[in-house]
Amino acid sequence: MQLPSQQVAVLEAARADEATSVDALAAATDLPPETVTGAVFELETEGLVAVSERVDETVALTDEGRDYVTEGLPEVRLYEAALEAGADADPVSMGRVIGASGLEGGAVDIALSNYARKGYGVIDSGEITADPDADPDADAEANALAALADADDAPVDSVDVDSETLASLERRGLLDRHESTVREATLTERAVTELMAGIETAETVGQVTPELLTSWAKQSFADHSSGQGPREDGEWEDVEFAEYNVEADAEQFEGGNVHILRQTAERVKDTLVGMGFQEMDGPHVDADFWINDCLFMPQDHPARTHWDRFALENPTHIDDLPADLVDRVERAHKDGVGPDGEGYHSPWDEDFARALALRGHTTSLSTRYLSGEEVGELEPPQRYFSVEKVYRNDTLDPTHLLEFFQIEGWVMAEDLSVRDLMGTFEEFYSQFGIEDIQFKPHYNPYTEPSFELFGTHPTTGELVEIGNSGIFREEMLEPLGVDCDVMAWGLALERLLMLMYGFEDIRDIHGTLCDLELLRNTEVTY
Ligand SMILES: N[C@@H](Cc1ccccc1)C(=O)O
Repeated sequence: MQLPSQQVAVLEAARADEATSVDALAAATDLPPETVTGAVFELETEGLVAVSERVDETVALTDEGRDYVTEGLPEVRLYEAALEAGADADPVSMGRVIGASGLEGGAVDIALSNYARKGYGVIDSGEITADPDADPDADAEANALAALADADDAPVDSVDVDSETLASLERRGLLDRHESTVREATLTERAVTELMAGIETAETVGQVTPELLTSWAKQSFADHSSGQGPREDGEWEDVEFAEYNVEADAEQFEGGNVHILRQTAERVKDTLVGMGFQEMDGPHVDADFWINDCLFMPQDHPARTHWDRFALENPTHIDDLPADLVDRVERAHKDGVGPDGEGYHSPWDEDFARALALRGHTTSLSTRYLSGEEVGELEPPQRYFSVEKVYRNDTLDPTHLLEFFQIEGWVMAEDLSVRDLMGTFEEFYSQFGIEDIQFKPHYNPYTEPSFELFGTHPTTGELVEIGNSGIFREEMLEPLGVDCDVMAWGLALERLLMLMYGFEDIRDIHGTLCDLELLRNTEVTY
């Protein structure tokens, strides 16, 4: 019998009286595990080995767990410091003991939350006592850490730690569990017979290499005998190729992937371009003038105070603003527009308008474009959009980030109504499979009427706010020199994603806590 060299090596390393794992075969044959797996499956097909599979659970310490192996568990360190300070006799001030323990930052909280639980003592009104009978040497978790120190993905039943302690280490984030499929091969009777008869190694090639393709098989025997001199074929002509086993397990590769947020942003852009919109572009840091004043936002509006915006320290102010426009905006703020206009009658300060900040919405791009600053005076009809980052000094929670993407847009035309606005959203969202948009009357200083948009979360069924919109007011448009209707909106890209993909926490797709599995496996549809 003839077999490829890898299969022969595996057969020689395997046994008839005992199952040998792929890893052990790989070590014995000096072949990569993937190659051994392939060979094992080939041999199984040939009836030369029997393959069995089992799922092994393995455990390994996390980085934090490993740190505690050397430094000691925080609660044990606290106990030792408490003993040292005499807390076994009388309560001692917590601050003193913590200082003496050398614990810092998060480790202090960890120590405190485990101290009493494990019976090391009592913490009460800023004082700590140490139970003289407590025994850190008998601390099950500390002993388990020591026992696991060298266990790198060791099978769970091979480690000498009870399951309850393993569970508590896992809860504390000190231990990771993994599951892996272990394949084992045992020689069949047929293999034993064949091995005794002697198996020859067939020279097979597993892969076409550039060398094989470019080499010349100059002196093949056939050429010699026919006396025709060197043949002009490559060596690949003569070799025997190994058969592919398409069922063999292969190593898993995690290739790069365009983030679903980026993919959806591109899709939103394509959709809006398809609806006849052009893209706007502009600075992330902008003057309050473009972000707020041009939107008829009073200078004492709560959203303009320091806690809601990220102000710039250097430089603090924009150099240039169009003087005429500044005058017109100031007048609108003070007196309103038109013969019956009502302004805010409050002070308007140009210096305040020049202050620079990270834009809290991309409506700053809309004011720039509508004013004629970016692409000159615009005649209706016009449609513009952007899909860009905005920045808000919010509190992080499942639906809020400090920065997110806004889908900004506006339509300029002679006559626009709320029906146009609603119809545009229905058309836009239906392209993403969202057919149940709801509208709620709202207030913005720069739109009248205004609407918030809501969609239904596909798994929780809750209403999720997905955007804000309206028809720009006269007080905003007149200073900008626009004398027709403009309807506009700002939609949250991340919220659209929530409705499309059903995740519940925005942090699943963004930032350090993001769910990599979700990002790798989410199917993107076009
Ligand atoms: N700027 C608004 C969105 C919006 C834009 C244009 C008109 C109306 C509303 C926001 O960030 O919420």
